[in-house]
Amino acid sequence: MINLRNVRKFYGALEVIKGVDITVEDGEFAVFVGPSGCGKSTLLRMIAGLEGIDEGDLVLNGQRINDVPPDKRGIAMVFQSYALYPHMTVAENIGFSLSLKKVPEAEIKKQVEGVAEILQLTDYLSRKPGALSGGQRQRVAIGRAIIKKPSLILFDEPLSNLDSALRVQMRAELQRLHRELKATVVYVTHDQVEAMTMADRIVVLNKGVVAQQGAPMELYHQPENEFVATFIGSPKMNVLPMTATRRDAGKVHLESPFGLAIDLSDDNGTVPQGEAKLGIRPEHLKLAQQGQGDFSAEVVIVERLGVETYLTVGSQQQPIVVRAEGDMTIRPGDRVSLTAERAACHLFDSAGRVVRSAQA
Ligand SMILES: Nc1ncnc2c1ncn2[C@@H]1O[C@H](COP(=O)(O)OP(=O)(O)OP(=O)(O)O)[C@@H](O)[C@H]1O
Repeated sequence: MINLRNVRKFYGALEVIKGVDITVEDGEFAVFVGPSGCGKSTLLRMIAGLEGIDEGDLVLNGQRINDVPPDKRGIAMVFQSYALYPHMTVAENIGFSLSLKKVPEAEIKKQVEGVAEILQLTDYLSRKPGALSGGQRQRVAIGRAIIKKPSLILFDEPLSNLDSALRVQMRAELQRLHRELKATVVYVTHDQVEAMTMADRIVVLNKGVVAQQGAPMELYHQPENEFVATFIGSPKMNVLPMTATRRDAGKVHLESPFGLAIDLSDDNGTVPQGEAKLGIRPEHLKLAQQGQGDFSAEVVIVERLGVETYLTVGSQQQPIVVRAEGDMTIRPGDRVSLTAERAACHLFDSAGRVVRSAQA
């Protein structure tokens, strides 16, 4: 339903969007995620028509809309700042775009009430934004967008001004709203947890290019590069420098400077010899009996969350994070033995491209 084909954007001589191809299907909840400055807001503003497109095609429902003005695109945008009119009531804010179009008062009232019901704002319609909580203001901003019945709704970091409890609640509400409205959503955030919990499709951006796009679990289990591997998942994947050698067919032998030596399967012989990086998530390093396991290391930091404990082990130059179940009695200074789950190991070449994925 929405296609970006080789889209580019320059600010002066600076290329900030460097030839991006993205497809979002009808009714999908797509999340564009990436670190600050990667170009996600610029991309969203280009879709909305608030920024020009220097090269490439923006196609909505089969029609190229590069030169269609923003108000003729049938797209609504919800901003991080909410951008509500402080002197208007909630009802007036939500109905504003209809009043501009000279829709009869009675019709506006009916539609505003319908939207307010979906957003659980019925009791607040006569209040002004100043007398609402952050979450309620956010819902008014969404109401103002959905009353236009857009085929596509764009969200630019809509939850970043809310506290963490409210963010969790709003994540669930946005998903419910998406199911009810059956609209296509493109949502921009730097928060990979928001991306993982809400998206049908995640587009990971890095420095103006798409690092990878796919379903959340696809990106989690089969990252195509070190950037996606370490961006998706919290705490992030450990990436350890190794030297790869081949001793037997179908296997690769890996050794690290800190004493980890393991063999991994490499059925197709795709892992080059020499410098490599082993990617392993904290949950795939298991505590072993003292003196057993693949390697041992000193515990530096212990973070107890009750249901799980995160241990940082190893040296300052090469810290490794391990997730252990439950409330561990381990203390900083203790030595632990660890085993790496072979099937969950990723290998990257020195340029960060995956050369061996975790085995399904
Ligand atoms: N008007 C502008 N003129 C020049 N450079 C700009 C302009 N707007 C954005 N940029 C640059 O373009 C790049 C992409 O910016 P953009 O706002 O899209 O990033 P972002 O991923 O949304 O970041 P954030 O999460 O911090 O909002 C950045 O390097 C930024 O400095």
